Amino acid sequence: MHDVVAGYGNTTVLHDVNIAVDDGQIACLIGPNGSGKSTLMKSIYGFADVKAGTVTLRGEDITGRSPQENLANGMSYVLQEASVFPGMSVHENMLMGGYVFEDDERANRRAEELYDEFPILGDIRDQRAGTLSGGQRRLLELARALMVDPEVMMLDEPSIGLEPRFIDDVFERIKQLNDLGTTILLVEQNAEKGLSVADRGFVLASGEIKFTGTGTELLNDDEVGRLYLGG
Ligand SMILES: Nc1ncnc2c1ncn2[C@@H]1O[C@H](COP(=O)(O)OP(=O)(O)OP(=O)(O)O)[C@@H](O)[C@H]1O
Repeated sequence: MHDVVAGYGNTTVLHDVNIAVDDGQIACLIGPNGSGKSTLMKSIYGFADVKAGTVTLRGEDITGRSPQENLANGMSYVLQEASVFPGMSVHENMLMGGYVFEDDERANRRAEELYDEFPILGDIRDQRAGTLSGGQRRLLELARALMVDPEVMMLDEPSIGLEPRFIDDVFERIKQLNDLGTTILLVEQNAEKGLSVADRGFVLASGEIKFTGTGTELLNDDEVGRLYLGG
């Protein structure tokens, strides 16, 4: 993002934001509640209004592109809010992740590949998504976002509301995906956990980037520790 000013209608949330994530990296964005972390992701993906500045992907200007265009372009996004379709089965939810495919068979094939990766989802493919536990739901959201085999993934608070044993599992998955070449931008309330897996970290406060560094640099920075990591 280059000098991005963004928000919703007349409301401005982000002020001159500059961040860069290299190909193949995991980047983690931390900051207080309401600082604009979700808005930053939404303005990359076309869910918030970019009023000035540009968003580029591999050098190409993607400012203002719609979520559908971004998805078809190999970028997927797991929202902070619960986003499974509760009345649909696990499998139907998976197929929704591939709705940009022109060919239905391709979506079915891709879902089968992902059940090999996530056997727990294969086992419950016919279950209504509304009946899943929090951990199962998060896994479904993650797997559904993989339907398009994305090059870039944005994950907004993947560990929110999960029991500790599921949190470790989700972070393991994130590292595995990154090892397979997916570039990841993460927003994480659990700042220590997020920064500890991140090649690059950003601290956002009041809509401005206050600190940038490697994950380790931010974890070891006294001021970041005092202000944002609970001392
Ligand atoms: N759709 C919207 N319309 C208007 N204002 C919004 C909208 N969504 C968010 N905001 C405002 O934008 C600001 C930043 O919210 P945002 O959700 O981006 O913060 P955040 O850092 O992700 O917070 P949290 O850590 O609590 O999830 C808040 O003041 C919020 O009220």
